[in-house]
Amino acid sequence: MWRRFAHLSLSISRTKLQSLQDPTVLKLINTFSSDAGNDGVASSRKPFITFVLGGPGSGKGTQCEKIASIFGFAHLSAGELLREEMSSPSENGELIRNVIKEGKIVPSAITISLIKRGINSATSDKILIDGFPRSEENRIAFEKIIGVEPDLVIFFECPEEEMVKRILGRNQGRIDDNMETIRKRLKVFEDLNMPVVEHYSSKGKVHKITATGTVDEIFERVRQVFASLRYLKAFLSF
Ligand SMILES: Nc1ncnc2c1ncn2[C@@H]1O[C@H](COP(=O)(O)OP(=O)(O)OP(=O)(O)O)[C@@H](O)[C@H]1O
Ligand SMILES: O=c1ccn([C@@H]2O[C@H](COP(=O)(O)O)[C@@H](O)[C@H]2O)c(=O)[nH]1
Ligand SMILES: [Mg+2]
Repeated sequence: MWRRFAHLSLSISRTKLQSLQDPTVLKLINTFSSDAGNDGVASSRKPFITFVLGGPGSGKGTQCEKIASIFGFAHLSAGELLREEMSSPSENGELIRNVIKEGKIVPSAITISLIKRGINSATSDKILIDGFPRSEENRIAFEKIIGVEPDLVIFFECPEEEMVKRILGRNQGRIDDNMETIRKRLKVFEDLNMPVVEHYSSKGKVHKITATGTVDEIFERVRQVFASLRYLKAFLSF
């Protein structure tokens, strides 16, 4: 079960923080001061979980690396975890390879077990989960198994032609970076990923970022979202 943490700091500083009347801060005070109560991951502290969503090639991984290095988050890329599993002598390797090649979605149980392991071994309790959940089924399974909702969702909005151009220029030898699989990934994104964004939008958790322009221009938009969390830094070791 998550242990209440920074309880003392919160009791001292709650009034001061609430006086800021910033909705993000108020939401975070509630997040950090409530005892979510579950056994999904082994940490005694409730991690601060951010889902990073966006179409294939929208720049999730690129921006997550910057967020991780500047704001001290652990970066868990679901796609990367699956690629590592695929390349290891795992019983699921062949299945994962076939699903990724087809641009489809790996069964939730497999992906969530990799994410859970990543959260448990992370050296930060601020976690970025990049490229997950990919479907409502993924989302519901995560919330049930891990027992928490994300504190924040970042959604990178990027035109299709820009995403395709970026993927085709990526040159990392990924088995899904070809036009045939890209078309399938784009369709899965529209049909299955977007309902997840809509779900969290309806809960007021989504920060939409325009993902066009240079990496630095986009990061400046991202930085502003995370900078608003800095209010908590002095009080919650954030
Ligand atoms: N703003 C940008 N302008 C131009 N190229 C970019 C930009 N951001 C990222 N890229 C490049 O585009 C490619 C895709 O970026 P990245 O891997 O970060 O996207 P992604 O959303 O993680 O993609 P995927 O869903 O396929 O994993 C990379 O080669 C990256 O270097
Ligand atoms: O939660 C997930 C994440 C990824 N996949 C599969 O992996 C590829 C590549 O993912 P990237 O985030 O683009 O690296 C994706 O197209 C899916 O096939 C998944 O099934 N579930
Ligand atoms: Mg990526």
